[in-house]
Amino acid sequence: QRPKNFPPGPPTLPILGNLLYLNLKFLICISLHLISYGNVYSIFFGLKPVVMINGFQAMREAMIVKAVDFAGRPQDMFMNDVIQRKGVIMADYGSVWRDHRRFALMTLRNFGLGKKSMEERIHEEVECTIETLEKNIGKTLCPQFMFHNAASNIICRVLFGTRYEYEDEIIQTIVKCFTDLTRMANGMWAMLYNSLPFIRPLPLPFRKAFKDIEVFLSIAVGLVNEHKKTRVPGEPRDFVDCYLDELDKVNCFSDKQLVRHTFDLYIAGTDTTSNTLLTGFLYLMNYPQIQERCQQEIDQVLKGKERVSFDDRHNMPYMQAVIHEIQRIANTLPLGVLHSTTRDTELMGYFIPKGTTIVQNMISVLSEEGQWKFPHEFNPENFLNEQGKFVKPVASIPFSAGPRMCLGEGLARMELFLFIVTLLRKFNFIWPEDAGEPDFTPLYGITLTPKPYPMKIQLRQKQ
Ligand code: HEM
Repeated sequence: QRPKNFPPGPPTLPILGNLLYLNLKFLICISLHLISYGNVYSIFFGLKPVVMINGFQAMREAMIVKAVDFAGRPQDMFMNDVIQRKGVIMADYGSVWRDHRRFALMTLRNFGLGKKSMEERIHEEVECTIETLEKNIGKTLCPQFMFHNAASNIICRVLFGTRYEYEDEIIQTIVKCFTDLTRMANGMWAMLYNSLPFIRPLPLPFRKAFKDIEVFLSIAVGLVNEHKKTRVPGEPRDFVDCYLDELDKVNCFSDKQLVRHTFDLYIAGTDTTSNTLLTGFLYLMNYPQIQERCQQEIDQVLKGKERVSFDDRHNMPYMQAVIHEIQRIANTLPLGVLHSTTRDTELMGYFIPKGTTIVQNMISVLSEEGQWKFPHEFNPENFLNEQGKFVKPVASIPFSAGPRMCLGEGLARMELFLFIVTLLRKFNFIWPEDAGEPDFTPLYGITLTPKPYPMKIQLRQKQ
């Protein structure tokens, strides 16, 4: 039963609620159709009411105007139990979350990462990707692993000061646990776990996730212990060293929190960035005139310069527009990360009780009619004004908005810019003639990912 003045929605079944929406793929696909109930509507995951927010106006009211009311995270979900209520992503609104978030933001902004800047760390990884591409000149490769490995290594460099070859046993174990875990978190079993609390103690397939996370955590514990042996206090080499320097100064910091914090940053920073890169190159290959215009701008701005720096973006309006458009079309986290209300509140005139789960329907903003010149096509003009200058519409919120917005935005933006510009400067990326028509429909999950595709590599003439 919906409470009085609660957002409307489709009829529900007893106990099972809106059983059909227990399938994440179906939920993502159907969410836009449910807008006929209005920009704020509700569905039931079993007994649990969930409010879906659609369109910029409702999103702004919730995430920015009433930011604190909507800044919680649900605490009774599958992922809370798996991560034992630690870390930052699923932490509820409060001092533990705030202190960890503040620390991560400061550290990622280079205030504490030691001698090597973030930009240098990214460039080192770009070089490794270039090596892979150089080995494949004139050939066709499937870039899935390459980009996943690159994004994973950048976050490993930041967290642990190290990178791993793809064949490395540690990285293979991490990637396998991580893939299994996200598959489980995406799937029917996690949805059932969330919706029907009485099945939680049963020996059902979701139990495997609890084992997978232990494997990842034991690797992270090993790396933290290694750091403890080799670190020089006050001279941090990476994120773990920075945290260890602060361990005794901040009340809620602990070894256990550190391990969960690294886990969160790793999972949040890997799939998101690699899927955005994958989407980017899929579109750049299939819109060769856009790829060529990017290369012209890159050649003009970087003439004679050995390598691109993040500051160069200010002189590259077209490149900036293309990267922002890639993020808009990629819609990488289609339902964001679940929020929860921290007190009784109102949204667009509806009553939302404390503790209600909130879902942000990102595509409803990223392709909202009236907010974009070309809401339904890949077109960098969405981010350019009549003078060709880069402009960012207010509805450009791939990282969400408000106090819970992505804390890795700075790192992700730097990665996307340095990767895409460096690779386009050196190579042409070509859709193979025998690859047939491209399929832009993504695979559905917590993150959206393009279906595996081939990519032909050609070396460009040195400019
Ligand atoms: C293209 C890449 C990325 C996209 C599109 C993206 C998007 C998002 C979105 C939509 C959220 C949910 C915000 C909300 O709940 O309102 C989020 C949260 C988060 N992201 Fe990202 N993200 C990206 C990369 C990264 C990276 C590289 C890191 C790691 C350094 C990261 C760390 C986090 C964390 C820790 C949170 C939770 C913040 C909190 O609860 O306070 N993300 N991200």
